[in-house]
Amino acid sequence: MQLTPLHITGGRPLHGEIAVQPSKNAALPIIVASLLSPEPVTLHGIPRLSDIFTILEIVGHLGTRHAWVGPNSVTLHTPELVSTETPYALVSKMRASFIVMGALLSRAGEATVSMPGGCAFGVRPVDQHVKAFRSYGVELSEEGGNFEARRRGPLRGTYVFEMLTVGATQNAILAAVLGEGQVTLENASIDTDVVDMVNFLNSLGADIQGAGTNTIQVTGVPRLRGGEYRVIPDRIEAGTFMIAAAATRSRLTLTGVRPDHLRALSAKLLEMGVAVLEGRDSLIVDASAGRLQPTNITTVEYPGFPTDIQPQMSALLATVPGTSVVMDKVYADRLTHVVELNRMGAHIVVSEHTQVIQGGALHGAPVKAADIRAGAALVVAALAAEGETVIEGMQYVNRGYERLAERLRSIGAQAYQPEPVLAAAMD
Ligand SMILES: CC(=O)N[C@H]1[C@@H](OP(=O)(O)OP(=O)(O)OC[C@H]2O[C@@H](n3ccc(=O)[nH]c3=O)[C@H](O)[C@@H]2O)O[C@H](CO)[C@@H](O)[C@@H]1O
Ligand SMILES: C=C(OP(=O)(O)O)C(=O)O
Repeated sequence: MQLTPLHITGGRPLHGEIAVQPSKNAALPIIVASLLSPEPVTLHGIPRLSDIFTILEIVGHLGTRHAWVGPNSVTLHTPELVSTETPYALVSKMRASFIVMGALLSRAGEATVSMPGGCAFGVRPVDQHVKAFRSYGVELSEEGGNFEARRRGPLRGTYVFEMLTVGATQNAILAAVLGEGQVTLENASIDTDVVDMVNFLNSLGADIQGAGTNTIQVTGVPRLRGGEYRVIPDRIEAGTFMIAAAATRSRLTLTGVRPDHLRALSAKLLEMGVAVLEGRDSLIVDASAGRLQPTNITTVEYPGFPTDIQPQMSALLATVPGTSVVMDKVYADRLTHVVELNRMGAHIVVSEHTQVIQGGALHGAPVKAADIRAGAALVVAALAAEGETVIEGMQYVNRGYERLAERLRSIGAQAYQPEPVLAAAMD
């Protein structure tokens, strides 16, 4: 759905305090993991985002009834699965939905799931998901863009991932939670979103050891019980606000954060001359003192510098005099923000997947987001730029940021997104 553009008049400092939303990327797999229990599960810390509504639609198609029981709390109940098929129309809306395959294999022993599409920043293969499943005995075939998977008996085996992958680690864990088997995953992702999903499953009675290390062992259990769980804060949203504070040379307090999940970004900001003060669940970012230093960034898997805040960081570096170099090793082509930032006066040249950024002043311009974090980068740039920026493509930004214009206004930004004009109102 097309949304109205976001208008930001920038060049003014941010101030005050902002509460960070719960994590989208932790909440999505946890909602999928709730398919494994026949009992009701209440999740707290579910952000009201379009991606969450999409995943609720997907698990709803499979048999989950849900009810919002608080502003960010939802109860999910899947007494039985009514389908083991997730059609293209649903999977194509969101790549993360591919992990329903693991959940369906666990609960029903079979799954038919469409191949997820690519996205604006490049091809995103699922070969590691497929190899992990096959390595411990799942029969899997692909035809016409559909994967059909079946468990013939208890899952057993060890899979060594060829790279660190969050989604394939989650999928491979989910498949083995129920049943009599035992599987080991080597070179598994240690991402916070893997750990949070495992903590949730273990709280319902699963037996998963080693999450947060590169070796994870899943021992099947006959059944999971219901329960209640709180999802971790969104480190990507927090990182976006930290970067926005630096780009506007402001002092901002973030509440409801996990500072330990943000250390790679905090270290870079400190290196650039931004003060970052860690509280227990809060952070103060202070860039009001003056001149920042350029720096070089290479994204890698957690706990390294995250790809999901690379575009926003590039926007910040475009405001810092001097030369910075940015390379995304997780998604080499995550670069859709570059041409749009250059429209705002940035000087970014891309050579062999590497951004060379000559920082300076930005000015407002009409721009268009082509994906979620490119959109976030444009918001950061717009807050720092003199004059008005009008950002189109807000349907992508809204995938990951709740009530953005309103929350930006609460910290001093001049931001508004007009209400859509309904056809009926135009008669
Ligand atoms: C909904 C969600 O949580 N999305 C996040 C998740 O995506 P997602 O889980 O899809 O990303 P992965 O961690 O799987 O991808 C990491 C790298 O591995 C590659 N790969 C992955 C699987 C596979 O079978 N084969 C393969 O080659 C990918 O192309 C990429 O280069 O982690 C990414 C990396 O932190 C983040 O950018 C996404 O925001
Ligand atoms: C890329 C992202 O999400 P997805 O993996 O769902 O595309 C993201 O959250 O930055």
